Amino acid sequence: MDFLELRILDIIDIIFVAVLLYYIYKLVKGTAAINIFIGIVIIYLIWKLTQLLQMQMLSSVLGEFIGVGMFALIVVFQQEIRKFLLMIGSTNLASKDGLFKSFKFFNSATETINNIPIIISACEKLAQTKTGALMVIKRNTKLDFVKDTGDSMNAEVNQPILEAIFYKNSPLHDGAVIIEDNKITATRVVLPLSSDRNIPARFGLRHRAAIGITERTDAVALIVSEETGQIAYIKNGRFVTYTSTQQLIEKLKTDLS
Ligand SMILES: Nc1ncnc2c1ncn2[C@@H]1O[C@H](COP(=O)(O)OP(=O)(O)OP(=O)(O)O)[C@@H](O)[C@H]1O
Repeated sequence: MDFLELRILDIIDIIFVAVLLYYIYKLVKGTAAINIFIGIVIIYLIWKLTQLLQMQMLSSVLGEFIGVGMFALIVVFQQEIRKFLLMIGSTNLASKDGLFKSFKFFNSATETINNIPIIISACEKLAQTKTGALMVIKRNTKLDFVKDTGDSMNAEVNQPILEAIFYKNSPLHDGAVIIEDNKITATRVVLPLSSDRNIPARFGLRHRAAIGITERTDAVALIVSEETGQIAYIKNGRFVTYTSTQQLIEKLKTDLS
């Protein structure tokens, strides 16, 4: 049977498609785009089925739809495509954070895990005293382009350090801190602001900055509001809602795993 002859190249082909789909899914997971993504996959599968069953009319209608849909896709997924290209473009083959490390399939078990409970309890402590804070936690996309705007640091994440950085009289309290693999790698970082007009006016620059960086990269951000003492979790340019501290910790753990 001809179609059962599987060449090595076919297997590589399948693996690449699987990895690509996994990364597309990861990019759109938790956003409104996930429903569009699932819708497209369903239409594509129906189209393939109609081709297989030689249902000429339906297959040509769906074929046309998918053809035009490619342009619509670029518009609908503009931000996700941008983030995907940024993710690929900011991956340096030669560095120790190289291509294979950034693809989680190849990561070793010894990779440092961010200590989420410590980060959240620092946020809670800061919230109690209404101390404004902004923390950006790296996922896959490199954050060098924003780190350069601040001061570099190399300190293991711990609660007293995070509290001390954002303490009002501290020289480091302004701007954002960057956390990468459980290390604070930069302070006083100036983030790109979001230009989204739908952000309610009660949110100022700190929130706009957190939304801005999470729109442009796959990083996530935590904000402690100086005005309300509320802790906001931002991912993909949107506020992530949570009902308890434990739930916030779980969401972060899932998103950073
Ligand atoms: N582009 C930026 N990148 C990083 N941090 C920024 C940026 N712009 C402002 N900030 C931080 O936000 C602070 C100003 O916050 P502002 O009061 O405008 O924000 P907010 O969203 O209303 O937050 P809050 O609820 O804490 O008041 C600045 O002191 C600075 O530390």
